[in-house]
Amino acid sequence: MANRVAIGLGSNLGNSREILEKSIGELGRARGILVEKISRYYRTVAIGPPQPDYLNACVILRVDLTPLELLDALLAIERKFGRVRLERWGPRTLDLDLLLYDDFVLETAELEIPHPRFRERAFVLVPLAEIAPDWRDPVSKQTIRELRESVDCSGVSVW
Ligand SMILES: Nc1ncnc2c1ncn2[C@@H]1O[C@H](COP(=O)(O)O)[C@@H](O)[C@H]1O
Ligand SMILES: Nc1nc2c(c(=O)[nH]1)N=C(COP(=O)(O)OP(=O)(O)O)CN2
Repeated sequence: MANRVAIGLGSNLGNSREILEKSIGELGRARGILVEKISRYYRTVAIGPPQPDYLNACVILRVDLTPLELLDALLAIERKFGRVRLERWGPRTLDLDLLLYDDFVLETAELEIPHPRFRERAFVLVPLAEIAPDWRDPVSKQTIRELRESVDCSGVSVW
């Protein structure tokens, strides 16, 4: 499969561990997607309005899908796990963010790649650095390891 992709997973409603494990299973069964690497699971202090801690992880995929086809697949899996969009940065059963798609840079109303906020998020950079430390962000030109070293990781611990 041609394209390398990084996905961030997050959940803070329901049985988050089971939801993340099952959603990775769904990714592996989806057409045109191969799951190549899975990070450990991390408990992370919520960023945004007061709400329970999150369970976060990252996966590396190989995909034979365009970015928009992949986004549709991610949104379908979120819906399957009962995701309802209530408030921005609010609690959710499952959030799947497309972080990096090879070295593509894309900015449309529907999809932005790399994910616009991933560089400042320890809950993304800690698990991502575990499985793809040398991947270079095509915008900042920094590696994931370098980005991880530039954020405060005190709210992130292995589950
Ligand atoms: N890189 C992206 N990954 C996931 N979703 C994205 C990305 N860029 C734009 N979007 C749009 O955001 C909503 C989902 O927002 P959440 O707040 O993460 O639920 C999605 O419908 C995409 O159109
Ligand atoms: N610890 C932690 N905090 C979070 C998390 C998360 O996964 N872990 N996701 C959020 C993302 O919220 P949303 O998807 O509404 O925003 P985005 O479009 O900026 O990703 C907001 N806060």
